[in-house]
Amino acid sequence: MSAPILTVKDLSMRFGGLLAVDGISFDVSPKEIFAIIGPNGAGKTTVFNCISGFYKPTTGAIALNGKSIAGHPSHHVANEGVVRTFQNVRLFKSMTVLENLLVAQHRQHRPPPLSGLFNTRGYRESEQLKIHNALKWLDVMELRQYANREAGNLAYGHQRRLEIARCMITGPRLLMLDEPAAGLNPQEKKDLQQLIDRLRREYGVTVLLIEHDMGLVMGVSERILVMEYGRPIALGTPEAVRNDERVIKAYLGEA
Ligand SMILES: Nc1ncnc2c1ncn2[C@@H]1O[C@H](COP(=O)(O)OP(=O)(O)OP(=O)(O)O)[C@@H](O)[C@H]1O
Repeated sequence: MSAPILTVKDLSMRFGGLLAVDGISFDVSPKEIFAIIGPNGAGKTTVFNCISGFYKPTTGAIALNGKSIAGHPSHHVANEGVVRTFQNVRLFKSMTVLENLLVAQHRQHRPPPLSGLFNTRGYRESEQLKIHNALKWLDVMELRQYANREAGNLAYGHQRRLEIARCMITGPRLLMLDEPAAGLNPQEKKDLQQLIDRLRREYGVTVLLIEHDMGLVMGVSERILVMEYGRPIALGTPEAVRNDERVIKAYLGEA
C-alpha cells in the first residue's frame, strides 16, 4: 500500500472550555475518497479547519506527504496543494463564472511585475492559458453556457459545481469538500457522486469529504471516520461503519 498523502495524529482543538476535537487520528491514501461523518456539532468542520490552516490545532500532528503542515497558515497549506470548499458556497458573486475561474489561478500563473502594463508576450500567453484552463473546467462541470453570467445568479447546484471547479483548476493533491450535497436535489446529488468519482479517476485527486447525505457518503467513500462529541467512534469501510452499533445509535439511528 502506498504511503498516506495525509496523516492526522491525536488532533485536538479546544475553544475555551469546549474540546471540539478530541484525539482524532486517521490517514488518507493517495486517490482515496475518505469521508468524515457524525451528528451536528461533532467536530467535523473543525477538523477541516485545522487541516486547511484556518485553525491552529491545540495539540496533534498533521502531515501532507510526510511533511508537517499543522498550524501553517491557510495560504501556505493551499500552496502545498490542499484546497477546500465551505458549507456555505463562497464565490465572488458579482464576478462572472469565467472570472471566478480566472482569479482562482493567481497562484499558478503569476506574470512578472509590470508585464501587464506593457502587455508583453509572456503576459498575453499567461492570460490565454488561464482562459484555456477556465473553459476546460467549465466544460467538465457543464457550466460553459453560463460563462458570462454573474456567479451569484447561478442556480444553487451550479454554484456548488463552480466552487469545485475553482478548487480543481489549481491542480490540487487533496480536495476537501465540506457538505457538498447540502441544498442539492436528488438528481444533483447523483451527479455529484459521479463527479467526485470522476475527479479522482481522471485527475488523480484525493478527496476528503464531510457529508450528511448517507446515500452519497456510502456510495462514494472507500473509508469513513465517524465522530461524536469530538471523539472518533468508528473508522472503516462503508459496510463496517453501517453495521457498527455505536454508529447506528449515535448517528444513523437518528434518521
Ligand atoms: N470558532 C469557534 N469558537 C467556538 N466554538 C466553536 C468554533 N468552531 C466550532 N465550535 C464549536 O465546536 C463544536 C464542533 O463544531 P463543528 O462545526 O466542527 O461541528 P460539525 O461536526 O462540523 O457540525 P455540523 O455538521 O453542524 O457542521 C460545536 O460545538 C461548535 O459550536
